[in-house]
Amino acid sequence: MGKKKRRHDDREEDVYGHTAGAIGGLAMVMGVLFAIKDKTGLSWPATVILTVAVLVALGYAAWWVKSRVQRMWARTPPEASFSTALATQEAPPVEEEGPARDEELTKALVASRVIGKDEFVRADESVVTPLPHGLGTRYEFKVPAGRTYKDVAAKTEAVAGALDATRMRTQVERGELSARDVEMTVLAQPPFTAPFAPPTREMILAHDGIPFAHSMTGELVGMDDFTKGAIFVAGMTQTGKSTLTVALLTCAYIAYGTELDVYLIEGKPGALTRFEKVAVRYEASSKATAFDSMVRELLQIQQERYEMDMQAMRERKSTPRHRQILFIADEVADYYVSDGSAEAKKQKARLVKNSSELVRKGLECGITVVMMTQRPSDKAVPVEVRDQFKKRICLYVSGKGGAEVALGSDYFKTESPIHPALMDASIQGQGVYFDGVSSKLVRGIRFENDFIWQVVDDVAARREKHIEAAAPDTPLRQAINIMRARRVDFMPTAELAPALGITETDRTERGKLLAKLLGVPAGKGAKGARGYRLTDLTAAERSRS
Ligand SMILES: Nc1ncnc2c1ncn2[C@@H]1O[C@H](COP(=O)(O)OP(=O)(O)OP(=O)(O)O)[C@@H](O)[C@H]1O
Repeated sequence: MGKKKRRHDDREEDVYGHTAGAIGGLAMVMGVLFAIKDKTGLSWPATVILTVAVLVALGYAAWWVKSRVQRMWARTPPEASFSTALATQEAPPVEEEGPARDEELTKALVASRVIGKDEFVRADESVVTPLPHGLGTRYEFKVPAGRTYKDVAAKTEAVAGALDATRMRTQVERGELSARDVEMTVLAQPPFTAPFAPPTREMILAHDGIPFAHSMTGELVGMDDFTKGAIFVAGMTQTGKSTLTVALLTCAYIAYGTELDVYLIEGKPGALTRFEKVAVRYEASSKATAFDSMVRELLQIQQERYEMDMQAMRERKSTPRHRQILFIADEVADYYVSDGSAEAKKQKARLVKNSSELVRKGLECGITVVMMTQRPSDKAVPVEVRDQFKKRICLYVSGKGGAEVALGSDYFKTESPIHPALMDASIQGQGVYFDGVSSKLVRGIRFENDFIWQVVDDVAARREKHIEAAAPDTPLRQAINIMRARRVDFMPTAELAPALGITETDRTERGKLLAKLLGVPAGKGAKGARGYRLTDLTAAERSRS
């Protein structure tokens, strides 16, 4: 209340002040006009007009002087100032504009929390290409600085969802240039909806490595070479393990020709029988002893190759080139069963030790092992053996446990894992190929039987030509063939000598004759009988060749 009254009094005082000022100003103007009129002797209207004209002229002169002085101070030519003035009037306000953004990718990566809201994918750093035959889309782009392709790979499922796709239809890989470069494939349909034609011989030879499958975009997928890792193939029954392994073997024969030595074992005559004709050794047996015998033969070769390498090193020669050996064992779980007896336990322990050593060390000297199982359960194939495999292929399995046995217990902690149970079980041959670092969805190549026969016959013919050119079978080779045909690891002298045409009946003389013929001293068998071990004979043959 008090404040309002004070404001009212202030306003009244202002009005009195302004009125007094105006009366004072008017009196001064009238005084000046009287003085001018008096001095000039003009009439009142002429005095007023003259005064206004003089004031306007003075105002203009003051403006002119002021602008001249300003220009001189600015030291700019009048033209420049003029054009600058024009430019200032015409140019739109200059804003700091960043590079254009790829809206689709930015939206998807922000939504899936791969990048922050203030980050984006640059349009000039992304290329989006449709895949042939309407298969889908390939995105090649750079993630913002500070991020890598791994950030995208780790959230593949979320990114797929943001792009309206599924995890199984999406694949994220590292681009070629840097860790910031991403190659992402998003299929329009579920993977392998339509089959891919198997490659021709020329395509296999042109491929950099040994192919065994197609990627989800139809490219060939394979091993760089056999020195890079043994392969463990697992999947439930009838999912396509044998088909994929047969593809690997077929392509390996095409790539290596007669320079490949193959050892095959399967529980009963099956998919691998096709290669019996060209294999160094083929067994159709589910007995642990058959598997053990093959493993020991290969370990022996491994040992000899080590020694050859060491000798070369001592003599300062380059490391010898060894022939590539491929050992394929189907349904290996059968070979690790034990009836619980002390003897069986001992045999299993030895087999586990030997086979894991073969998988682990074989690669260094040209022996690559491929093991298959349709029982990806924790106990079926011992973990000591499984752990030695760097490359894994898991065809359809129904649960996470099976996938962890097939692909490794830490598989789901790796970069962008694919859950094999999400695969469409009705599309046989589909699998997850894990190379120890990243995963890929693949489908095993299914070659027609005619194509496989051709490859086998071609290798056999070339080998025969080679053998014809070489010397005929030596007694040593004949002895090896006899033992392999009889599927024995040891043969007493009493049996081997007559098989090689020695008719001498005196034990000592017969022993001497056989040792001379073979060029290998006899040893003792498990039951104390004198005779020859298959591994000793094969070692002797290799050392002579
Ligand atoms: N890539 C593929 N394309 C088309 N058919 C396939 C493919 N892979 C496998 N198949 C088919 O699936 C069936 C089972 O394949 P395969 O014998 O290879 O399976 P498996 O896992 O080895 O079986 P098992 O464990 O019973 O021995 C076969 O009829 C085979 O022709």
